Amino acid sequence: MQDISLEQAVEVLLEQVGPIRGTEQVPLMEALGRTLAEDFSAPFDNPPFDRSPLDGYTFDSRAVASATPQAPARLRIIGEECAGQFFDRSVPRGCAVRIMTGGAIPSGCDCVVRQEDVAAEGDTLSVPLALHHLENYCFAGEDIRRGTMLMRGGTKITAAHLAVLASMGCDRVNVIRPVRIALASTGDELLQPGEPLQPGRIYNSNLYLLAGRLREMGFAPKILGILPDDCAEAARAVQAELDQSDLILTTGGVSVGKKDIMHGVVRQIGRRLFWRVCMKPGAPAIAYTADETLGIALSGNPFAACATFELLVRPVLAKLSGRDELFVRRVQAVLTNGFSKPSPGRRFIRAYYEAGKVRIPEQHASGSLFSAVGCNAFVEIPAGTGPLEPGTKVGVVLL
Ligand SMILES: Nc1nc2c(c(=O)[nH]1)N[C@H]1C(S)=C(S)[C@@H](COP(=O)(O)OP(=O)(O)OC[C@H]3O[C@@H](n4cnc5c(N)ncnc54)[C@H](O)[C@@H]3O)O[C@H]1N2
Ligand code: MOO
Repeated sequence: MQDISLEQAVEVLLEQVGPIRGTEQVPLMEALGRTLAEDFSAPFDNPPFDRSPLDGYTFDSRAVASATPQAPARLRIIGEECAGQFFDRSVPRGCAVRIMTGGAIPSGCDCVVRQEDVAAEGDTLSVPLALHHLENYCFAGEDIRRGTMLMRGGTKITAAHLAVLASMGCDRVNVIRPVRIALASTGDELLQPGEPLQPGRIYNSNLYLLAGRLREMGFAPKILGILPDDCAEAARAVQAELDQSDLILTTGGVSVGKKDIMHGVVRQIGRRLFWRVCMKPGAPAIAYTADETLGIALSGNPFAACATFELLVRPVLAKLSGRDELFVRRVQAVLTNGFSKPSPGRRFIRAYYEAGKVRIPEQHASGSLFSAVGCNAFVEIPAGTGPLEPGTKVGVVLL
């Protein structure tokens, strides 16, 4: 099998997946950031009743039509209503009800006057100004009319959407179920952080890098931990996840070494889609399907895992989740510090990008991790490129 280009590899991967259609109901408070599964129309008007925008008095405006400071209208105060209460009698013309902001305007009333603009003594209200019909008056449905399409299925729920749903009395929301991702690292050399360091062993950092990136993107991967370099055992562990996963991600064991078990795992449980992509680092990635679940086995070198996660896995996540913003963005930038090695093959190097300029850190071997801290981009160098001078225009992949 010939190595395929990165673009071909992404195409093959994207052919295997479609947007998740399954739905689930979640409590409203947990719906933030989720994708609404179906259209949502207003079940009722909001506000549900005509209401006062002021603390003051409400009455029939015709009773104060000729009021002036010299000849105020006198009304009889027959009651009081705070927000949350409901004055259920009709208010006769010539009478008034004290009302607080948010209170329902009683029948018989069509305006509200500010408390500061009138004088009340006992049950007599003195109104020194005329108010017109519907002055200082909020209508039912002024915010949301019953039946209005408020949000379409596919909407990503923000804080404002949450508030609108709450205002409509919604306590549970139908959302698209999450993308189910199982994540494991392979390698007998790997130790869990917290275990004592032993000769020849290293700590498993890839799992944290990939789980961290997935969580930064809003996914909640199932962490399988470390799988041993034992083909049958690793195959069993992967197989056990197939029916509950959309994507199985592993790192390590994909090259040509004695313990590169992922080839055997793929042979045992599924069908290989490709092995080896024309890029550095991360070339030996394997893609496979098993029981219709997509598996991507990335190489174990930390930066190789990082680069192939961004370039191969992210497009798959974008398609599964319907989130186009996860497709990588590319820009052109000026390389400020040059790159002394030739690039016979297509190469991606970690970099810091800001405002049209990009810089490559000194350490960039695929086995080294520390200099990836703070990097927010890859510089992309096409195959057959010589060393790059400072000031060269380069392609940049933004992370
Ligand atoms: N004879 C050849 N050897 C290698 C080739 C080749 O073409 N011919 N390719 C090299 C390239 S390129 C890469 S990349 C690696 C890929 O190797 P694997 O994906 O099989 O990964 P491992 O051998 O399991 O590990 C590589 C390296 O990374 C360390 N590692 C593995 N997992 C983790 C982890 N979870 N956290 C931190 N570090 C990890 C591992 O100890 C190795 O040092 O193969 C080259 N060899
Ligand atoms: O992918 Mo390897 O990390 O190219 O060296």
